[in-house]
Amino acid sequence: MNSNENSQALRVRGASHSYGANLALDGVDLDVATGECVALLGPNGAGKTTLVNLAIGLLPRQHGEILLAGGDPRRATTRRRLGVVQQTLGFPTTLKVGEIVAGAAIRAGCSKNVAGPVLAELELTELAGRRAAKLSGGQRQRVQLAMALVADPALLVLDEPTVGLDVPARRRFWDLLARRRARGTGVLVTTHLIEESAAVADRVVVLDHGRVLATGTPGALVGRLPDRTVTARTSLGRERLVLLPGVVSVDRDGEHVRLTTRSPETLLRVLLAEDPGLSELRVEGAGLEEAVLALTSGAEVAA
Ligand SMILES: Nc1ncnc2c1ncn2[C@@H]1O[C@H](COP(=O)(O)OP(=O)(O)OP(=O)(O)O)[C@@H](O)[C@H]1O
Repeated sequence: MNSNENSQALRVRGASHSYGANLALDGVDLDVATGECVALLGPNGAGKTTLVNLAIGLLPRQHGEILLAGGDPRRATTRRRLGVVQQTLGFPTTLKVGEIVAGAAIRAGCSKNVAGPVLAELELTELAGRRAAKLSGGQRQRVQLAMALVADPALLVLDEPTVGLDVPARRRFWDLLARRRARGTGVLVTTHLIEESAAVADRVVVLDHGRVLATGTPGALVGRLPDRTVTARTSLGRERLVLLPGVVSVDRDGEHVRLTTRSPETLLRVLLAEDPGLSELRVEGAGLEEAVLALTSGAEVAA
């Protein structure tokens, strides 16, 4: 093992996993570097949970190599380098916030004194004496994050971490996490909130049918999708619009049209020449959501 593998938060090579005859993962590679945030995306049944459960040692390894902070994730000593925030992972609501976080520190083999600084870091100090039952959704999520961070993990695994949170609470969650990432914690997040992951992840890995379909920065994945959307108000009829050069699809609602095209310049020239009264013209690129949809639906996407 070289020092690079040791300093990586997570390294997965050629992981395959079957449930009986069902091959859920088929030769997957996945890396999370120190301080990096990687979003794992893909449709239902793609294999995300299976991959995460292998990475965090909940499932036994069948094929391939899996290193969590350079160690075997099935070993208890390695798992001490791991923090997990999961929807299903609750905490006793009769306890106070400070007790919950101190308890998590003790279970992770640390002194309960580490709880204080973590509570301060996550802006929970004022809530330390409050019972968990009385917390808002955003506060609860920060308590979960505090529990996951007490042992200073090398890898933090987040499963749909911001579901149910409003926009300010989501921002706060990611802002607080950014400080830990700056100190070297790697983050692996599984989410169906694709546009949110585009905003927070350094890299995106798209999984489908147990295989990695694509990996890259959110910008690079979007850049692989050639379609642009042109919206406008026009008197041109659908029959005419579908025949314009470069048009891939037409969506019409009264005078409002939405066209997709691979050559927006050509299309715009013809549109403006044919309808001098054209108004409310906008040209937009696709977002990460469209790029992931195109990838997982087997649409033609640049390599
Ligand atoms: N315990 C299990 N026993 C049998 N098959 C399973 C088990 N867990 C998952 N599978 C199958 O493995 C495949 C991958 O499932 P997995 O839960 O890893 O996907 P996922 O990407 O997490 O999906 P979702 O987004 O719906 O949670 C699916 O075909 C699923 O039916």
